Amino acid sequence: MIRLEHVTKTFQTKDGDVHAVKDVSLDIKEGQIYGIIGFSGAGKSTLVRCINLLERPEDGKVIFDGKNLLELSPSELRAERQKMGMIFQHFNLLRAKTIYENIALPLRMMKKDKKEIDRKVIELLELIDLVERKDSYPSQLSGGQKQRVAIARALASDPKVLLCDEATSALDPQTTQSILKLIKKVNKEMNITVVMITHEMLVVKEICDRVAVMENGRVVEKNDIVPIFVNPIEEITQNFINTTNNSNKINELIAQKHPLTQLEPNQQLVRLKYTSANTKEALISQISRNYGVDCSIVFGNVEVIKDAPLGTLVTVFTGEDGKIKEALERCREEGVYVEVLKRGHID
Ligand SMILES: Nc1ncnc2c1ncn2[C@@H]1O[C@H](COP(=O)(O)OP(=O)(O)OP(=O)(O)O)[C@@H](O)[C@H]1O
Repeated sequence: MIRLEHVTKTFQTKDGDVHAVKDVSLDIKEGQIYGIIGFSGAGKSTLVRCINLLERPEDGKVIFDGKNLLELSPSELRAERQKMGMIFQHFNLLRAKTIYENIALPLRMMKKDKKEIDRKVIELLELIDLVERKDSYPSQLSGGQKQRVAIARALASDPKVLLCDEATSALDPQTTQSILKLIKKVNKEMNITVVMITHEMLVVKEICDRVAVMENGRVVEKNDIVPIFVNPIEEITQNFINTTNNSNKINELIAQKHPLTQLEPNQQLVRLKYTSANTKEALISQISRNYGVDCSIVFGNVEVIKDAPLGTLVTVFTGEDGKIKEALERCREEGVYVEVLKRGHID
């Protein structure tokens, strides 16, 4: 649905060139919720603004529905842009207009007749559950309610894509959850492709199907959501994932030589990660039995990603070196991610 090919955007400033986006290629499929995560200044906002050409890349292609937007005439581009709604961190509602009028605005610009505008605005007010507030002004609403109105306004022109630039960053955790639920509903029930810009891995974990990690203008890692949580490659990705759980605490304990991480010569400290797909069998008890290896759990955590559990166990395997190796190989064959954190005999 959206394909970015080698997109590059540089800003000329009085202090020199700022390379905000460098050679980024992404393929966002129809119906996906695609996350783009990075720290402040990584280039996320610039990248998402390149998708609807609010920023014009100086290099690369922006292909939407098969057309390279950079090659379209201004009127053709306007028509394509109508198929992309956008919401922002600070909502960007018109303060002097009522909620009803804010949502009606795109329809008035499209010169729709009064009856159709009324039908559509009421339908959207029902979707966001704010019918009774239609005559209020933005200043009379909470942050979460304002973002709901912004979503309704973005959907008024029946877009195929919703671009969300830090849509939950100004909201408290509970309101964030309700906005994410609404975005998920819009995605599933209205079949709208969503691009989510965020600096919060919790947001990605909650609703995204796929994620690209940005650092210094580049995409340094991209993957579907489960594999990226099971086996993040880049350090920055690992750091983002560590913000959603404390399974990496074990690395600190190892560095501090904490008693929990002191091993006998015949022991290894191992991290196992598994999804519901590879836990049908009682793997750990099977391994203990079949390989004569004892397995004790130091730390356990289960999180739910895309409605499926992802478990992490930090365990001490006790047994002969060769047997532990075979046992871990068996785990890998079952699709369990295995990482040996520390070996007793190296101490
Ligand atoms: N209009 C502009 N003119 C000059 N430099 C810009 C402009 N817009 C963005 N930049 C610079 O480009 C880089 C990337 O900014 P961008 O806003 O895309 O990052 P971001 O990841 O979205 O960060 P944040 O979440 O803080 O907005 C930054 O160094 C920023 O200062």
